[in-house]
Amino acid sequence: MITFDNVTKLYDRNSRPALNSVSLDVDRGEFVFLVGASGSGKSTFIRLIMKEEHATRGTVYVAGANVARIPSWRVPRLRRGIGVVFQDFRLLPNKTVFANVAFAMQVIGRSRAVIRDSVPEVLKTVGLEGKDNRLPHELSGGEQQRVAIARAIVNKPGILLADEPTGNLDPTTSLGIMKVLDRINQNGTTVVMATHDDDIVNAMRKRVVELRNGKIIRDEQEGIYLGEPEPAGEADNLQTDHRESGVSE
Ligand SMILES: Nc1ncnc2c1ncn2[C@@H]1O[C@H](COP(=O)(O)OP(=O)(O)OP(=O)(O)O)[C@@H](O)[C@H]1O
Repeated sequence: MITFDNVTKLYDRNSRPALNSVSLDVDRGEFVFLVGASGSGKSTFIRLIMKEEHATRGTVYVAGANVARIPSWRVPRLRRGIGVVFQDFRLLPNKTVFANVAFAMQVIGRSRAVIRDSVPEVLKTVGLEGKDNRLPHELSGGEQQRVAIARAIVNKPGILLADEPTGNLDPTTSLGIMKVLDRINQNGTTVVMATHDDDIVNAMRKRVVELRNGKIIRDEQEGIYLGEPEPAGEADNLQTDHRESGVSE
């Protein structure tokens, strides 16, 4: 469903690559956690799938198509096949729950009758029955994220990309969101979720692909994530402190 073939991404010529010779296959129907510290390349990976950024070297394939070869007039079609969810929900603040989800269907020209049928159905899938007429600020964070997920899946994309979708939520609410994403995956949607939340990853036991400094350092089925290594600078400081205290004793 998604293939990265030796993909390198440089944002500018002189800096370290955001992705460095990354090769990876994600099959249709898989659930993959993309984990790694801040700056390891997770968002870049997601942006390349959406064709929001271009690979400097190598090839990205989505649903069999080389995204570099997709002409700009066809990019909307690529993106229609991909739902996306972000950490900050990105809802339209003045529109109701129903209208936020309906909007995603209106922009692709769905009829009012289809929208009237589909929106309640998808709100049920994400556990928001009866909240159709609320405005985003009348919802909890977890509920707002459910609206964002409903909007992302209402057009039945083959792929759902989630970039730190639980980043603003407490642990219990996060697990509720994970159950929703799991259910969507069980219904056949391929899910790629970028996160550095080790508790969430370890609770789900899915495939785990770990990035460090733009390289894949681990790819495990039913994997776990032990979190981020201590930054080298801090470790050095600790050591220095230790030595200093030794000297003064
Ligand atoms: N638009 C950009 N221009 C220049 N450099 C960028 C840009 N976007 C990301 N980078 C750099 O690319 C590297 C990877 O960033 P990326 O956002 O993909 O990491 P990430 O793992 O998603 O991090 P986070 O968890 O903080 O979102 C970082 O060094 C970052 O500074």
